[in-house]
Amino acid sequence: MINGAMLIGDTERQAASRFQSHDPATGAALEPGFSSATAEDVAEACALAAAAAPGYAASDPESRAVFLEAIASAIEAVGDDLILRAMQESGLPRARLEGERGRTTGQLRLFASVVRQGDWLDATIDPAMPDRAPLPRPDLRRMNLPVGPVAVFGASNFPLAFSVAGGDTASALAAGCPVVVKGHPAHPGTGELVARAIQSAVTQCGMPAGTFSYLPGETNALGAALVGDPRIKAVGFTGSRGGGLALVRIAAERAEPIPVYAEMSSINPVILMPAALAARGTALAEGFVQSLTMGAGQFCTNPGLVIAVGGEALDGFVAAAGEALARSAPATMLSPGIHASFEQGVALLAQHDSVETVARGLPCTGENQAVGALFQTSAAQFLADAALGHEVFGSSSVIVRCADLADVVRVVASLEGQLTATLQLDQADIADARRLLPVLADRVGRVLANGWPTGVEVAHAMVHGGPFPATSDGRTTSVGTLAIHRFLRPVAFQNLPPELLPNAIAETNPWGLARRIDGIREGSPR
Ligand SMILES: NC(=O)C1=CN([C@@H]2O[C@H](COP(=O)(O)OP(=O)(O)OC[C@H]3O[C@@H](n4cnc5c(N)ncnc54)[C@H](OP(=O)(O)O)[C@@H]3O)[C@@H](O)[C@H]2O)C=CC1
Ligand SMILES: O=C(O)CCC(=O)C(=O)O
Repeated sequence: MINGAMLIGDTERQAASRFQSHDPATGAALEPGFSSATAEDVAEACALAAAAAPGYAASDPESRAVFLEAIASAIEAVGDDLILRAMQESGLPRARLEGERGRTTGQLRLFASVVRQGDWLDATIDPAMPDRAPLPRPDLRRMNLPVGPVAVFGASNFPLAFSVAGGDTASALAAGCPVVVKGHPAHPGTGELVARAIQSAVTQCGMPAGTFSYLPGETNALGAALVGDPRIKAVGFTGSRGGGLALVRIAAERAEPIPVYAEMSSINPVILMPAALAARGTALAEGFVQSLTMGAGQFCTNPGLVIAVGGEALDGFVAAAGEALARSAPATMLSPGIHASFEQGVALLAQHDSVETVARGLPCTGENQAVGALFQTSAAQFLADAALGHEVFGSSSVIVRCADLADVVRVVASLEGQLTATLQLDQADIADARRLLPVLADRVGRVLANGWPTGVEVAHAMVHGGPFPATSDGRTTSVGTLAIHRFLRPVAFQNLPPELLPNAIAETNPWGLARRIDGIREGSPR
C-alpha cells in the first residue's frame, strides 16, 4: 500500500504539505500525493534513532543478521507492485528493476552473513604482561562499535539498490546503527513500499522502534536539517557533486562535525591499449557503446572518457563506435531535471571549438529522452580545458586522441579522482600497461581489465569509491562488505574486569570469533 505517509519509528503520519512524483515517460503526475517531512519530523525521527541506538547496537550478531534477512524477505513479499511502481517513477525497464531488486536483497543477505561471521568487529586482544620490565603491559582489548544514527540519502538512479534499503542502509544497519532515510523525491512511492518492508521487519524482529525512519520530501531544507541534527553521526549519499558537497559543508560546520560518505561524479576513463585496439577495435567499439547507453547512461560508472593513441586503429574504433551509437535508441531519463542537465552538458561539448561530434543516437520519440552522444578531441585540447573532463550524467562520452603513450599517461595523470579506470589490453600491451597501472591506481578506486565499468559486483573485495570528486572520502567504498567500516569506530578497553567485557572480546569468546591475540590471528599458523 502507498498512501504518501512518513514512517517515523513504528508510526506512520501524513504531513500537511504534499508533493507528487511523475512518470518521466509522459510527464503525468502520479497518485497519491506524498508528505513533505518538516524539520520537526526530522527531529522526531532522530530522537527516536538516538533512543534506539544503544539497544540496537547491543543486538547480538545472530539477531541482527536475522533482521537483515527479514528486510530482504519483506521486500520480496511486496511482489510486482514494487517493480511496477519503480518502472512508473523512474522510466527504467522491468528487467533492470528486477535485477536491481535481486541486488538489493542479495546485498542485505550478504551483510547478514558478514554480521554472523564477525570479522567486522576486528576483536583484538593484547594480554597483560604483569612481569614485563621496566614497565608491565596492561590488558588491552579492542573492538569496533557502531558510530550511532546514520542519515541516508536515496539516489535518483538506483531506486532500489542505492536507495531506501540500498547499500548505505544495509551497511549501516549491519554495523549496528539506526538509519533515518531521506527518500529521493523522484521515486517516493517506490521508497515508501521499501520503507514499509523495513518497518515491518523491525517489528517482526523486535528491534527498537527508532531503528529505522523514512522521511519523504523534495526540499534541500529537509536534507540540511537531517545532516545538521546533532543526533546523526554519519551520512551516506549518492548523487551530484553540488549536492554531496553541500552536505559535506553542513556536516563540517556542525558543532560536532561528522563524516559524509558522498559518492558524486566520475567519468570512468577507458584506455584502449595499442595491441588490443589493433586486434579487436570493432568488438571494443560495440562493447563500449553498449556500456555507454545502458540505462540511458545513468550510471556513475558510465564510460564517459576513452583514451587512446591516434592512428588507423583508433580511426576504425571511432567509426565503429559512431555507427553503433547512431543505431542506439533514445531512452527515457529519470527526471526532467536530470534530462535538462544532460542536454546542457551535451550542448556544451557539441558547441566547444576543440571538440568534434562523432555521432548522435536515434532521435527522440518522447519526453525526457536521452539521445546518445559521442565526441572526440585531442590530448592537447583536453589538457587545455578542464571542462572537457566534467561529468555529463547520461550516455555521453569523449574520445581523447593521444600522440603516443606518454601522452596517454599525461591525460590520465591530469584527471580528477574517479570511481573506475578500464584497460582494454592484449598480451603485447602488458609492458606498457605495467607503467600505466600505478598512475591509474593513484586516480581511481577500481582498475579493471577487458570489461566495462558499469555493473558493480557486490562482493568482499569490491571498491566502489575513489579520490575526490568521485567520493568525499577515498579511503572507503559504498558497495561491497568493506562499506560497513564507514559506520564503525574502534574502542579499546584497558584492564577491565572480566564481568564488564563485551562478548566480542571476553576471555571466554562466546561468539567463537577468530580474534587477533598478541598480533596473531586465532586459527592462523604461527
Ligand atoms: N555520479 C553519480 O553517481 C550520480 C550523479 N548524479 C548527478 O546529479 C544530478 C541531479 O540528480 P539527483 O540524483 O537528483 O542528485 P542531487 O544531488 O541533486 O540530489 C540527491 C539528493 O540530495 C539532496 N540534495 C541535493 N542538494 C542538496 C543540498 N544543497 N542540501 C540538502 N540536500 C540536497 C536532494 O534533495 P532534494 O532534491 O529533495 O532537494 C536529493 O535527495 C544529475 O543530473 C547528475 O548530474 C545523479 C545520480 C548519480
Ligand atoms: O554501475 C553500477 O552498478 C553502480 C553505479 C552506481 O553506483 C551509480 O550509478 O550510482
